[in-house]
Amino acid sequence: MLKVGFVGWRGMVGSVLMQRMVEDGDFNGIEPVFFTTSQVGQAGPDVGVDVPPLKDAFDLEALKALDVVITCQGGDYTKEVYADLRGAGWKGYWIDAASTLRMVDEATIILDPVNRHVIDAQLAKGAKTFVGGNCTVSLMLMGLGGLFEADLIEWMTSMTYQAASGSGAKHMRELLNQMGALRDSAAAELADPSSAILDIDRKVTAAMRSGDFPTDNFGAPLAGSLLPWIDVKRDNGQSKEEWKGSVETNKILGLQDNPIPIDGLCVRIGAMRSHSQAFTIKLKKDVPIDEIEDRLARHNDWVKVIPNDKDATIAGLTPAAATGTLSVPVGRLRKLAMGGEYLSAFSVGDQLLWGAAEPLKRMLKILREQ
Ligand SMILES: NC(=O)C1=CN([C@@H]2O[C@H](COP(=O)(O)OP(=O)(O)OC[C@H]3O[C@@H](n4cnc5c(N)ncnc54)[C@H](OP(=O)(O)O)[C@@H]3O)[C@@H](O)[C@H]2O)C=CC1
Ligand SMILES: N[C@@H](CC(=O)OP(=O)(O)O)C(=O)O
Repeated sequence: MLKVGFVGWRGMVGSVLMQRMVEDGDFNGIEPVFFTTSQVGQAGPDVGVDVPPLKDAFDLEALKALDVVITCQGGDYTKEVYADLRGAGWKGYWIDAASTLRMVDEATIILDPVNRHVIDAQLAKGAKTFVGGNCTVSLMLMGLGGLFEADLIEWMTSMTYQAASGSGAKHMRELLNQMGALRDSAAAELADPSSAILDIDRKVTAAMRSGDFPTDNFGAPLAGSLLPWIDVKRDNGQSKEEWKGSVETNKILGLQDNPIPIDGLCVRIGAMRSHSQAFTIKLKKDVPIDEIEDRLARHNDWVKVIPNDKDATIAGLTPAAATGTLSVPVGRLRKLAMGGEYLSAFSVGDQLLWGAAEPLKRMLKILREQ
């Protein structure tokens, strides 16, 4: 029976992983051991099987006893523990949600509905380190996998609309507090249907710009606004989030030697936990829309092609519709005015499910099937 250690299980991503594993009975047939950086000795979570008290996540001897480590604890933890654990001779499987190891040679980025062939080839070569991709990248590939599979994409742009959850739990709370503060700033006028909308707007704008508006986490208003920058700046003017779109996609697909150019702007918006993206895709040839829809729909069990009409779009192609589900709706599929080789598309997906927890959960299953 595989002895599997879980680190970061009570965080936001870890909690989603626990929930999904319990739902699918994934704790049956493994020996789970739960770790913590702050609560050593306390009781482990209720996952339907007996678990020992929480162990110290920095205890290399305890980690060395495991066949598999799954960590959702974050990049700092990975930096602190991974190299020492490998250096101490540990040969187990390391499955990680953090970005730290993604681009190192020994790591495989996992998104098995898209790159099972790459994962299998790496396992056959003895690879032991598997890392979930960036949420935006994974969701893009789940939505557009059919076009990549058919090698139809010459280049593409991705313009993102990313949810607060991508920054963490505190940011989600801050977004809601910002929304509440805006509403409260004009509560009296809102209650009076005859009040002037421009008075309401003035009050809301003043509240947003005031010193006591809650911005400790985002550093700026997000509710009623947006933030067209995610993560740090790179030398070429890209944000790190924008850079990941290209390098991670090509690594996931095993195309590092002949990469598909992918670039765009990453923008934080006031959604809670579903990321959306608008794509301009330059196709290698003029493929009819019905063939494109068919390829997209057939690629995996979770992508859902939404007809390009208003009612279907606002019902099914939104964060409100996708959140909490494994569905990845993709729609607004039409040829652009630039010509038959230019395709537009829009996709949405829960960034804590396919964007974070689900690929890790499925990697453990792949290891168990070996
Ligand atoms: N948020 C996201 O969208 C994505 C995140 N990731 C990766 O996953 C990592 C973890 O992200 P996320 O889950 O958002 O991080 P969280 O901040 O929710 O959790 C991280 C750790 O914080 C500790 N913690 C302290 N206080 C609390 C509390 N009140 N409730 C829960 N946990 C607490 C826990 O560790 P302990 O039990 O040891 O105290 C927990 O494992 C990220 O750093 C990133 O590398 C990857 C993809 C997407
Ligand atoms: N940076 C992503 C979330 C995330 O955690 O990404 P990564 O796993 O690449 O660090 C976002 O803000 O939406």
